[in-house]
Amino acid sequence: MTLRVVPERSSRLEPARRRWWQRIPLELPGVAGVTLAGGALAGVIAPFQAQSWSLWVIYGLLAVSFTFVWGHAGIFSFGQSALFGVGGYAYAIVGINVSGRTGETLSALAAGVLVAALAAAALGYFMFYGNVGDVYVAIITLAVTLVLFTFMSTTADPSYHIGEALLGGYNGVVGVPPLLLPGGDGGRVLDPNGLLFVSVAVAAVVTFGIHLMLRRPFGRILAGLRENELRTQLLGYDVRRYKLLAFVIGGAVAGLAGGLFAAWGTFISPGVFSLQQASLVAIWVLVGGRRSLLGAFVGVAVVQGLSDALGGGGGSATPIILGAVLIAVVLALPEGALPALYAAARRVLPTFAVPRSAHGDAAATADGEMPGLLDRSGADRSAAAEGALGGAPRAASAITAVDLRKEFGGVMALDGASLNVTPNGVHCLIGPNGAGKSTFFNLLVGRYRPTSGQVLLGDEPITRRRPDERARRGIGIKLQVPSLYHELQVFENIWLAAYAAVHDVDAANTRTAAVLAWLQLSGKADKPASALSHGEHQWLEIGMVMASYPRVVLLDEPTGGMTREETLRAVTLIHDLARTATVIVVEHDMEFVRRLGAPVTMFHEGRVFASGSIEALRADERVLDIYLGRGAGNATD
Ligand SMILES: Nc1ncnc2c1ncn2[C@@H]1O[C@H](COP(=O)(O)OP(=O)(O)OP(=O)(O)O)[C@@H](O)[C@H]1O
Repeated sequence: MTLRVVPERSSRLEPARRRWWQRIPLELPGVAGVTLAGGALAGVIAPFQAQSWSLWVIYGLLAVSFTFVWGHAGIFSFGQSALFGVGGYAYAIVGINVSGRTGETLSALAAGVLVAALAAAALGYFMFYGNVGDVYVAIITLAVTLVLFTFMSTTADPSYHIGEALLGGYNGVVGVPPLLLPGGDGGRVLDPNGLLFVSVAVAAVVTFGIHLMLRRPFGRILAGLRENELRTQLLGYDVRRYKLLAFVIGGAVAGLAGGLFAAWGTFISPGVFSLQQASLVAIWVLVGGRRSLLGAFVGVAVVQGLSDALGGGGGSATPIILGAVLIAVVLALPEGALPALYAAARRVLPTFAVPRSAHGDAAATADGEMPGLLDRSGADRSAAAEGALGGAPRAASAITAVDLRKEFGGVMALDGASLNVTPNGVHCLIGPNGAGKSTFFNLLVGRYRPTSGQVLLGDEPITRRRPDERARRGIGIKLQVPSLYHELQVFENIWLAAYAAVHDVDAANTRTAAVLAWLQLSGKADKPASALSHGEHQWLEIGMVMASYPRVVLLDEPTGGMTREETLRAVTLIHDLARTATVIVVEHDMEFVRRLGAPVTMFHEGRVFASGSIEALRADERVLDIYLGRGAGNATD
């Protein structure tokens, strides 16, 4: 049976196995249906109704920005409404100053988008390049919102003006021009129905644009970032840049919503920066479903509809009832209303594609169930290995540690370890618990900065390089505890690794198919990684390292959780890896180390203690004393 790799168009991320109509995510017809219904209704409903629905659509756009930033990129921007407010104020100020001359406010709307994007860029740069933790991102964004609320509330004095626009303090900016389209004498003002039509059209275009973006490699990288930032960085992605980009895009969309909001009400006040507004955005998205773009609008409709029915938020019981609704939704439908609806639809229409993971339907790449590489023998096996290993764009590299020290608050985890591993082949590291082996690996990949000492890849010093920079130079690692994207499919896990190296969708698909075959996981390509066994998790992570065309591979206890049979297979697999990369393996299983037949270095108390063949080390009295616990039995042999 042969591997069939379907040629890809660059807009699709994986080869197809389902029919085309089965591949349409329900989300898309949903957006189209709502857009058409909204557009049609805009022409016939009463103006007061159109006015009210326009607000919901505008809020929906704000919620979409939060869905994108939080649900898809994993950044809990609690103060997303700050960017909404900034966009609204920018629209108001530019609109008041220029619309009289230009007869339009599209430029003011563009200013709202631009200023909000710039504000997001400045704030995002500080947060993401300053390595601020996730919790602090939520706190900082909320703090910025509240600071803006306080500041804008103190601008009542007429001296606070920008051009002709008075900021107005707590009362806000009045006299904001409505949405003015060019044409006619002094611009064309939209009536409420026209504004609803335009709002629906803008929301549809933006939502569809984000939907398309999420189906591109950028979207999958964001999913990786959300699921496992460390792994994403260790694959070579500059996570700071991707987070910043996502935050700026979300900021621009929030700014657009803010501009439309100011135009809708011809007014903007510091209320947009209030805690209540910030919380509402999170509630809308939680109710609708935090990964569903359409859900953002559903969440707004449910919450605002309920709020209006209870008296427009003015009734004293409204916050209590809304709070109860939120708790009920979070407990009963933790994924949100729309994903719950999709799940129900999936039961009724089992063949219809409904988004399962964040990225809809992936498909296996093999032509049916394929026998795995290690089930084969001789020429067959080496041909399949060639598929996975062949064509490596870069040669294996030496890696050198010079006198590495690492101290953790008084504990000297590494105390002057030096090691030079020459290109290609396998090298084993052994040592008792706490000898410093994992710390050594973490220093080689850049997760830790050494207290002193140097790391060289070939001849290049890389001690000051970030983990993603080292990964791009060809260092791949399988961590002691498998670091995977558990919610993403097996295919997506490998694909993200392959794409980091090749930056091309077709090449990444081909590479992924070859590596999946090599790992015997082709038949499970569309399963979430969480569905695999512990042993398969190890294979999968090794496959991710392999897929990225590494020059140096670090495997920290690769056989943990594997059966005896799997452990024997791992020997073959590691030898395959060593054909194109320098492989260093940390292991406690001495039988496995013996089968690898590689030179061994033993660590003890943070230093290199002994080197040689495993047989030579086993015959060394000092090693037996220290590591094998002579007299106390050999726990690891
Ligand atoms: N992040 C950390 N903070 C504080 N101490 C640490 C940290 N990481 C490791 N250590 C300490 O450094 C020493 C070396 O740990 P390390 O995990 O590198 O050893 P190891 O040889 O990999 O052990 P094992 O075989 O059990 O995984 C231990 O004493 C450990 O407690």
